[in-house]
Amino acid sequence: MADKYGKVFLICLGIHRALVISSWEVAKECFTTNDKVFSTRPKFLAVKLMGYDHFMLGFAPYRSYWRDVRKLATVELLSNHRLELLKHVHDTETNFFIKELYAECVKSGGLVAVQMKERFGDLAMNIIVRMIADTIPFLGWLDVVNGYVSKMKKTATELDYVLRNWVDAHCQRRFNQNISEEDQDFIHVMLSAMDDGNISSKDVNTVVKANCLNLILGGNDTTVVTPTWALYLLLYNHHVLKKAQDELNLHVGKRRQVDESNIKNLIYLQAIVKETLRLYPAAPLSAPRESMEDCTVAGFHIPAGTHLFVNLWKMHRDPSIWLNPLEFILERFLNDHANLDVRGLHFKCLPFGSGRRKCPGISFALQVLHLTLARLLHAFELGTVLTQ
Ligand code: HEM
Repeated sequence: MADKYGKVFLICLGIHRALVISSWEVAKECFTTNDKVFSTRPKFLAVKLMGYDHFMLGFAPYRSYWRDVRKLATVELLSNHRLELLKHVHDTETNFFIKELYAECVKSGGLVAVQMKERFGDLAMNIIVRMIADTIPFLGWLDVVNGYVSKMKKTATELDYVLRNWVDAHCQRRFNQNISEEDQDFIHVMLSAMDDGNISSKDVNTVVKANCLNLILGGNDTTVVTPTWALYLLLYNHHVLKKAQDELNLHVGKRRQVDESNIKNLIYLQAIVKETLRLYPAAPLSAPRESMEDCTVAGFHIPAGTHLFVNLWKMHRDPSIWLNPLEFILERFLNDHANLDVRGLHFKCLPFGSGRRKCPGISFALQVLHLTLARLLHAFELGTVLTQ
């Protein structure tokens, strides 16, 4: 559609107007001049039913509740300082995800996730499924007749069962003042913030469960999909794979395992991750935003209530910015775009979004992506596996 209608166009999704942009200049305008205007998210029936009625940080309306939880997430949960403190909960065998969340998710929530996938497809995992009620509200009864509403309610009950057990167990240990170092995880931090009155909501259980769920959903698929694409690209580009392994052997050697302190020296590996995020951003349309008041974008009048989609896929493949945009050429991040940072300030490459609602998990995600890929390439001869 971007090829046909251009880098900025409006479409109608049922009763909603949606602005679709695929130009970095326009993205810059949206996330600087108009950032505050586009700081809320549209509401979805799926999030209402399965996401604690928009209590999840990622879907909360732009109000004081969102600001409090966002601050908690960036300062307390996902900051470099906190990640350092939470190192003890990294599973050293998989060093893949926060142990408490991930292990529990695989054990019990994983089942729910599989069910959600089966019922609603991959998009359900990002809980941005658009039901008929979201686009044409007066036909919302069709969602009921088709059985989607009852299926979503069932999934919500199952998810809630898992999350409630975690929170109850933490509350019990806090009540007994029996908190070991191992227990000082995300749930513990959130419960402490609620005790200190740092969140403008009194509903402790809902806040903690909703945001626990959000961190699992926001951080799980994204950090699995990206290394998968990186591997795919490396297996089709053996010379790059070989160079990455040479870099690892040079800076880490063959007798030690890669650790966090090595990553800063692995410049080639960092460029592989950037190029993967450029070609295959985990959220190709970013996450939808909604304008809170009238504004002007690229000279067009945009009324309040317009949804905004940033077509990262198209933007990241713009031939006027990227030479041979469809090719995996990580050297671009060592030469022409060497200073390009993917954290949301360089608008030509925005895999984590930008502005005040950009991804709060960037540091955590990059840490996980670099370490996972580095350990995989260091420990396995992937080329040999393929040719056998
Ligand atoms: C490869 C990894 C990841 C990618 C590519 C990614 C990408 C994104 C994008 C594009 C957005 C929308 C930003 C916007 O609206 O401008 C977002 C939002 C979000 N992400 Fe991530 N993400 C990743 C990992 C994570 C991780 C590890 C976590 C947490 C553990 C996380 C939690 C969130 C949350 C809570 C939001 C919503 C923020 C808000 O609405 O205020 N993400 N992410």
